[in-house]
Amino acid sequence: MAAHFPLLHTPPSLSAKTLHFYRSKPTTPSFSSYPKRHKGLYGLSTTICSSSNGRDPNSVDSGAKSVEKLVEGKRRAELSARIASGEFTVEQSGFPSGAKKSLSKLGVPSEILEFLFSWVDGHEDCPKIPEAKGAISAIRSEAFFIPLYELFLTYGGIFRLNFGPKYVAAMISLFGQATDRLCKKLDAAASDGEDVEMESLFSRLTLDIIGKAVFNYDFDSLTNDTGIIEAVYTVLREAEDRSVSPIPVWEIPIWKDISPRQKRVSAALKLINDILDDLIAICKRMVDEEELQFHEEYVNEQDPSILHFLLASGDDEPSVVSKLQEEVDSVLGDRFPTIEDMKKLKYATRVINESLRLYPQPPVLIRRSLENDVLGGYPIKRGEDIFISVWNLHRSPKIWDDAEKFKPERWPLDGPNPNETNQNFSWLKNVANLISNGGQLTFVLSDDGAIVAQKEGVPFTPILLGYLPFGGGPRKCVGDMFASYETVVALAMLVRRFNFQIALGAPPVEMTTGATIHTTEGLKMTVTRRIKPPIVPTLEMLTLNAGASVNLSEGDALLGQKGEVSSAHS
Ligand code: HEM
Repeated sequence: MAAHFPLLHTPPSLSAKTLHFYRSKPTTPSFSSYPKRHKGLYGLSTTICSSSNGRDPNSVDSGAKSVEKLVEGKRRAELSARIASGEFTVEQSGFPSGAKKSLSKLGVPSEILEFLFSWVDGHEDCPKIPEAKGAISAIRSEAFFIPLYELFLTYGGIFRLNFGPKYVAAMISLFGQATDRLCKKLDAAASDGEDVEMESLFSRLTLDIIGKAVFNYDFDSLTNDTGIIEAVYTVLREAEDRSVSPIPVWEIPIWKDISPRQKRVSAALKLINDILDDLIAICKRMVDEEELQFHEEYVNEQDPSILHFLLASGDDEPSVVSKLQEEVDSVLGDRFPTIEDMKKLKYATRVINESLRLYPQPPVLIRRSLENDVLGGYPIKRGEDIFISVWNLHRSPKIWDDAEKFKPERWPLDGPNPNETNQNFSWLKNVANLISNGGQLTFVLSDDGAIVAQKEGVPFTPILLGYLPFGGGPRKCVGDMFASYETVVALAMLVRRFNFQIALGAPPVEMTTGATIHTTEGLKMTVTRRIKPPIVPTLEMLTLNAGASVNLSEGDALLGQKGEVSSAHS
């Protein structure tokens, strides 16, 4: 018998999800009982069937099975009861709707109520999507669609599923744990008075995080040097060199075996491929064993590493760092960051935004022309590579005030998180106007690397794309949220416990590329624990406080606080 199933499509966004119901093609699974008709909210009708997998429930091993079924039945009944009790229901009622309900109970006719409340709650006339809310663990213990069915019976055909950020919350805790390991390493360095090479430590941190997040594999590269990071650098550097080399010498067979450089590249490639093969095998095993839940939400490329230059940039560093520490102290205190903290760590987010403006990774995006084309009036041949310099764009004085300065304050704390679409808002508006006015619109690269629009060959200024930290369009970074949260967590946890300074006698911090930006000779820093200075009463203080009552126990408590997470005193 043909049955129609409601299919659930959850868009891969990281926020609360709205579920869309579709009708799938009719399928013909085997069912032992007849379908019941159920009428959903807004009249969306779906056909629901109760399945027993088509097996005979009285088969030989049915003893154990029926116990399992009983337990399962009990569990489902409990879940249904919890849903019915409203545990997962989001409270929608504010004062107006509460008052309306109370008056209605007192017998006030609905027409009068509608009239009275129309000025307060005009928007309440529109039907509101029912919302189901709760902890993901409540619906995660079995196939996703089963608890969704229970929710459907309670809430109807359309409802918003508000079961928290799932995956994201777990990632925040993972970022915290990994950064904590780095903190312990820095702690030891601070105790021993040893300088640390921060670029390599940041690379190891991101490797540990991406390994755990994507493959559930612990590289533990903060403790063990497997050589993987050096190998990745070697290969990236080689890829970049090959992209600009006029003669492909690496393709000469004998050259590969005699050139020390090519031998190093081959060895690095082998190491990377071996490790990737191992990881893929682990992943396959996990998927086979059905241990990997929600694996479709996993993202699986590129190692984010943007913190390289963060602490070495700009003259304003001390004030930026102390502002940052102040925020982190007040938001986090001594605990691990959570998903809720991400919204509150506003200044830390701006520091990351600004780091990505000054040091975009990769600094140059590359596109290959698929057809003969024209760019900025110049003919471009099919197969030609086009470099789009995000670096230039992000530092263009035409777009940015004090373009070269590290100024997280350039973005208001309560403004939107800057991205490729909301910087220079006028951009989209102008393009829309141009298109609606007719005429051909083309985009060209200006001298300073910005993308400028032209209409009928005449520049239309200023239409500028300002900020592309994660690229844009169909090839935009899929890991932007992951990377943003990862860096905010790491930054917050590091600056709340430590102060960093370029080490005495360290080589100058200069840049080189290997697809992304790296230092030429590392980022050697001295790390010190943040210590709350003891409060020693001075003569001045004593004079000021004269007459005020002194509470000794309060003073003791202050001195007894954990030093490393106290407010900034650097
Ligand atoms: C701060 C860290 C990161 C930065 C600055 C960054 C930046 C970018 C940029 C600019 C692009 C576009 C490249 C282009 O247009 O040619 C890109 C693409 C991409 N990124 Fe990221 N990324 C970061 C972290 C991540 C992470 C953590 C992941 C995965 C977990 C990731 C996965 C990807 C993927 C898969 C693409 C290719 C998308 C496609 O071509 O369809 N990125 N990234």
